[in-house]
Amino acid sequence: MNKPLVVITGASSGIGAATAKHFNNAGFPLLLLARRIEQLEGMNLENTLCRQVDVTNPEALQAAITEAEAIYGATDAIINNAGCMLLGQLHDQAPSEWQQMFAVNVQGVLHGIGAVLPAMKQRKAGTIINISSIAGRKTFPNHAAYCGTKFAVHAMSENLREEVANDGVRVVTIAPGAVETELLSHTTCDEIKQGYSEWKEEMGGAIQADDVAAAILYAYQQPQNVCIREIVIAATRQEP
Ligand SMILES: NC(=O)C1=CN([C@@H]2O[C@H](COP(=O)(O)OP(=O)(O)OC[C@H]3O[C@@H](n4cnc5c(N)ncnc54)[C@H](OP(=O)(O)O)[C@@H]3O)[C@@H](O)[C@H]2O)C=CC1
Ligand SMILES: O=CCS(=O)(=O)O
Repeated sequence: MNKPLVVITGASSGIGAATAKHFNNAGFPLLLLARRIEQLEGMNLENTLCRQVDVTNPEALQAAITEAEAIYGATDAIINNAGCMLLGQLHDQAPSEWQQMFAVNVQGVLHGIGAVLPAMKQRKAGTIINISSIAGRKTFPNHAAYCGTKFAVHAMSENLREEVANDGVRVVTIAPGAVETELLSHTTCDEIKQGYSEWKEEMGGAIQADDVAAAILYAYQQPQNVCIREIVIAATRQEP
């Protein structure tokens, strides 16, 4: 039997790219979304549609999903992974930085949910996987606005899970600690970047994007009547 369509936002690098490869290996047709289309296409995954979509644009997101569904059928899962981390302190962080984080990390997740949820409720099946962070459960230095976005992802996900439980739709929150990806490169303050890199070194290195991707696939591959509500995954030596 053909496997159903899985949509992944922010699939051009890091956790999203690793997740695309894991789901592709497991035989799922994919819709991969990000702004860097050349990175998506460069993975050369079969049974995969790649589209240049900024998750802050709900019309573009919806159009790409409609196009993919015409080829592969209804979306069975969306992995709302696109995100950015601009670490800083609120007394001097530029408003444009926290505006960008809230637009991508919070509103982008809402746009992803909105694009697939009505049909999932109607079909009484589907899985929404939101990539939050350990920074969605506790605070960290220089993370105030980023933590705000990830606490929001945790809250929205748990609220949504309760809203659609009786429709048979699963909502899963993934909360990684530090992962070796490009995420830190978005931060504009060199001192903060240096401190964060040293923190990762002190814990003997962060986990890899593949570790998170394997956890996402594991959660998704449970039977539809089993919902892994949250996975918190971090390096053993990550203390906070
Ligand atoms: N790395 C870590 O330590 C942790 C990461 N996370 C979360 O994991 C998720 C993935 O991050 P990670 O893989 O680490 O970092 P990367 O920077 O490697 O990946 C971020 C992805 O998000 C995409 N993205 C960013 N802005 C937009 C946008 N406006 N529209 C569409 N796509 C966008 C990027 O694609 P492009 O630039 O091509 O648009 C890229 O594919 C994020 O939500 C992050 O907060 C959570 C905990 C720990
Ligand atoms: O989301 C980012 C991971 S951490 O900085 O909170 O560990």
